[in-house]
Amino acid sequence: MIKVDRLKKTMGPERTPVLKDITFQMEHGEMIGLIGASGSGKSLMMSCLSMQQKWDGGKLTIDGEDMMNPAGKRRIRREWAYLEQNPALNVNRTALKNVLIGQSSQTPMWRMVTGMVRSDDYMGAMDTIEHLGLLDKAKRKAGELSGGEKQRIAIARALVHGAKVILADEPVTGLDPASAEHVLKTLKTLCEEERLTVFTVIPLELAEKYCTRIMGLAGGQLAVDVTGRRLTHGEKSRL
Ligand SMILES: Nc1ncnc2c1ncn2[C@@H]1O[C@H](COP(=O)(O)OP(=O)(O)OP(=O)(O)O)[C@@H](O)[C@H]1O
Repeated sequence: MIKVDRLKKTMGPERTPVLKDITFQMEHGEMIGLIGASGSGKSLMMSCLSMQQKWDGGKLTIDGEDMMNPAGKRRIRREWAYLEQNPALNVNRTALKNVLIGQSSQTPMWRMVTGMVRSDDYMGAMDTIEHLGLLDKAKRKAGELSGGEKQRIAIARALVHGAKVILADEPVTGLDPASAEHVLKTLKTLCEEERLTVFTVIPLELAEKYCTRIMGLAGGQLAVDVTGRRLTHGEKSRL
C-alpha cells in the first residue's frame, strides 16, 4: 500500500501554500482520477508524487517503507512512470524501438546510441505491444502514429521498463474521443489486471466513466475522495 502523509508544498517568493497536508492511501490496482479547478494544484501534486518536485513537508511510504530518502526517491523515479500529455517518443525510430529503448533516464547510454537490444527484451516488448492492441504498428515509425497510439506506446514503454505506478497529467487532452477512450480503457484494463496503479488528472466526466476512485483538490486540500460512484451535487460544489 502507498501512503501519502501530510504532503505540503509552497510556491513562489511568498511561499504560498498550494498543497496543505494532503493525506491519502492508494491500493495496488486502483485507477484514481484527480480533478479540481485550474490552479488548484493538480500538476504540482503529480510532480511531487513523482519526486520531480521537492516536498516542503510530509512523507511517502510504500508498504511501510519510507521513500523520502535518496534510495527511496530513486526507487520512485525508477518504478513510477510519468505519462505526459505529448509523450516524448523518438519519431524517427519504430514504435518497438521506442518501447525497448525507453527514456534516457532508464536506459544505458550504449543502448541509446547503438539501439541494440537483447532477444528476450524484444520478445517481452512485442508481447506488451500486442497486449495493448498495437502489434500492427510495432514496426511503424513513432512519428507516423496517431496521438492515441503514441500514448499507448508510452504506456507499453512504461510497462516494459517495470513501471508499477503510472502518474498521468492530462494524458488524453487533445485526443479525439475514440482515441481518448482507447487510452483510458487500456489503463483501466491494466489496473484491473493489477499490473498497474494509475493516478491521473482527467476531466470529471472521464474520471466518472473510467476511474475506480475520484479525488478532488480545493483550497490546497482533498475536498473530495469517493470510490466506486459518481460525485453528488454537493461534492461537485466543493470543487
Ligand atoms: N513555478 C511556480 N512559481 C509560483 N507559483 C507556481 C509555480 N508553479 C505553479 N504555481 C502555482 O501553484 C498553483 C497550482 O498550480 P498547478 O499547475 O499545480 O495547478 P493545476 O491544478 O494543475 O492547474 P491547471 O488545471 O490550470 O493545469 C497555481 O496557483 C500556480 O500559480
